[in-house]
Amino acid sequence: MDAVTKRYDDGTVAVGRLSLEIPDRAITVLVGPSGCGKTTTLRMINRMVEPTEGSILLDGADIRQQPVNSLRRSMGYVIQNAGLFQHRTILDNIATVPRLLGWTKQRARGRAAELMARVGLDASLAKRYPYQLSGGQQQRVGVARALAADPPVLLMDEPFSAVDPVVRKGLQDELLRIQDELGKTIVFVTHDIDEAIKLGTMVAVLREGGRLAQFAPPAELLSAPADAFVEDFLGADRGIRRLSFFPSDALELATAPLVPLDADADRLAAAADAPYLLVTDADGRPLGWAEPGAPLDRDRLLDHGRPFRPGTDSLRTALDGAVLSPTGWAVAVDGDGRAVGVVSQQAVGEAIRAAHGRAGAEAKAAR
Ligand SMILES: Nc1ncnc2c1ncn2[C@@H]1O[C@H](COP(=O)(O)OP(=O)(O)OP(=O)(O)O)[C@@H](O)[C@H]1O
Repeated sequence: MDAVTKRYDDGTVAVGRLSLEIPDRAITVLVGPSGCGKTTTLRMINRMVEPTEGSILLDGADIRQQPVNSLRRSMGYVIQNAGLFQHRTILDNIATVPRLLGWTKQRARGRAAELMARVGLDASLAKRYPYQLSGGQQQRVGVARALAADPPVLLMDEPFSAVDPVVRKGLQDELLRIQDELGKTIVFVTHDIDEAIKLGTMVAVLREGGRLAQFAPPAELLSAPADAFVEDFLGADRGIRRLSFFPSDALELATAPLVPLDADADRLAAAADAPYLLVTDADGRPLGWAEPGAPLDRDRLLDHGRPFRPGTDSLRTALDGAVLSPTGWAVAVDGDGRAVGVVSQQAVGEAIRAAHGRAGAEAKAAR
């Protein structure tokens, strides 16, 4: 988008000289307060709204050079509440665009069935009508319908805003999984900064009048907000949220405090210096904490808190585990839930300091 402005007939400037380079095969999120021009920006990309000034290029060519129908066919469009055709079955809703493209009914329905599986919809829902589906299921149908003709670009306007937080998280995870498989160029509008940070490869923060406040990867947004507006918009706990971008694999795990419930006296003596013992079952899964020196009693163990997986989980999860644990130590587990070590709040704190140092050095090098 090159210096794009949209002034509506009544004089409202919805978007003001917006320039953005939207990366290929990645999710770019447009985020900002209500009325800052997100929807207008999105609709200019598929020419539902025409810019007053400036130009929008797709793969280097001005989008006005392409017939509007073929442009729109190359761009799936998903909106809040899915916007499904109420009188068509789920399968036929998804098959809509392939049918418009002239596919036979059979081929279009075959494609629709394939997409139902891809977005996590059970095949038994195919013959239902939209009103017979939950809000979350309808949103999945909306995503499947947008993907049906396999367009390279997907425009999504607050697609998950109308569902409850748990369903919303499921839809976000699903979108990330689908994106991993399909690698679309996605432009995603939301007013929810947490959604933006979770989904975005790049995040454009807009302010009123559709002016760009900052365009950056989420981790950079959290570590270096461009100004007070962006900082305010990010909210109070951006330091903690930034930890989600720091991996936990550099944490040094202590293994001495790990003891099986049936440990013998020698084993217990070897762990006697640890402030707490992490007692495990016969398979090595954590059961709870015990104080050294006393006999191990399964019924008197302290809750071991929420474990984290080194490498998979972030420093934020590790810190959360340590903070929630009554001992101040977090438990690290492998993919099968077996304890692989423990780490203290203090050690997590040191890892955070080191990660900040590394991130700062990388940012400096990038500049
Ligand atoms: N057709 C129109 N005519 C006049 N003004 C409009 C029109 N459509 C939108 N606007 C105005 O343009 C501005 C940007 O609207 P837009 O819908 O793009 O914002 P948004 O960021 O998507 O908002 P929200 O998060 O509330 O959906 C608002 O002030 C809105 O009132």
